[in-house]
Amino acid sequence: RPTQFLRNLSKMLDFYSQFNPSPLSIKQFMDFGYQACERKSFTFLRKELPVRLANIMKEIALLPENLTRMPSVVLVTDWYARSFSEIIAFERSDISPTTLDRFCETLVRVRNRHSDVVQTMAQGVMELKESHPVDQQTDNSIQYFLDRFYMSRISIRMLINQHTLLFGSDVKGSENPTGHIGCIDPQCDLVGVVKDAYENARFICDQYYLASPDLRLKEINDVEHGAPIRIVYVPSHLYHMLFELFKNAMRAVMEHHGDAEEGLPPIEVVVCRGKEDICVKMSDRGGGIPRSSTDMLFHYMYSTAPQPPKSDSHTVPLAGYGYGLPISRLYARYFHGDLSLMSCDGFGTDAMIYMKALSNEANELLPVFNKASSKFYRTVIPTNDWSHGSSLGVRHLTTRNA
Ligand SMILES: O=S(=O)(c1ccc(O)cc1O)N1Cc2ccccc2C1
Repeated sequence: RPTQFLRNLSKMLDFYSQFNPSPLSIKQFMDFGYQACERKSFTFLRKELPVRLANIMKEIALLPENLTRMPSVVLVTDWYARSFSEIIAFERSDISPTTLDRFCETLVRVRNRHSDVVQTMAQGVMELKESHPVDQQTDNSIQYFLDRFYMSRISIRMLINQHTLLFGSDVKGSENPTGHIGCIDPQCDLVGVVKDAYENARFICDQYYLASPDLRLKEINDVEHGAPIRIVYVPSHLYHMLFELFKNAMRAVMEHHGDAEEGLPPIEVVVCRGKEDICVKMSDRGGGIPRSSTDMLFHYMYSTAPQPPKSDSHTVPLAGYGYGLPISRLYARYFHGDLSLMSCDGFGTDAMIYMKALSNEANELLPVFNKASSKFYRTVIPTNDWSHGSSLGVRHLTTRNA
């Protein structure tokens, strides 16, 4: 029998999920950070965080029961319910220093509670794969849901990090040596982050393969010729994407050329600033993959491999396990950019990260719970409205025509 708590929770979820999340641009995050008014931030967050939590929690309820019944998914759902309840407790609080401090403590507790959500959900997908046959519709729902679920999580953690970095007890009144506004660097030096990600991926590559490809780096500023390319961005998001791409590129090169005597082909990176886009292109000559496989790299179901044995975790494989590429693409899309792969089977792969050059155009991209999103979970797979040759080849056709 649902307790009074669950009945009340469900009512509050219905209430807050009626509102659409309010996307903020990097420029708004930055301007707000400069004025840094804790009361305004509290007033905004005690409504916006429950709205974003309720929107995604209503979507969890639409998932196939086979998935929502998995122990790991039940655990994640429970984390979300607790965090939602703890934050709406501030709904009518008076704005006193004590309330503000307790709110900060609550945000830190929520962030810690949810630190393992990505791998716990991946565990849930694994439990589903191991316990039920997964049909195409379920696969589509999982792909659609996890992109939205992880994007929602990125956005909630961004709001929490900004508030705790600007107003948390450990930063109150202290100077701001880095000039960063929360987790935003107003003058993020792109080439610097590329070099950091390369050096760290190279260190792992050297440990595992006793060698690593060199880096050829080009910087092309088509707006201010010769000037270093700087962007208002979240360095940790950019680093996450680059580190993932370097690991994949290095693994490809080492496994494609590993035993060859002649030198390893370098990884070529071009950082380019245009009027509207800033992009980072990473090219490897690691042999590439067939076009038919490229989509799989962004597929959660395919990417959910059995966890590597914990015992030899010191030999972390460079790539291949986990959700590195799908999550990296979400980080790029979060501020209206993108991440895409163009592979040339037999030669190598180009990975592109696109970012908005102007911070007022870099708006958060947020999933919205509404009829359209709900409909997706009920949609039947589209009928086959293109005729394509069968894979049996000519013999099959000739027999049919004969
Ligand atoms: O699929 S890939 O073309 C590839 C995918 C993503 C990326 O960022 C870079 C890449 O190069 N590539 C990954 C990999 C791993 C082991 C052996 C061979 C290959 C080929």
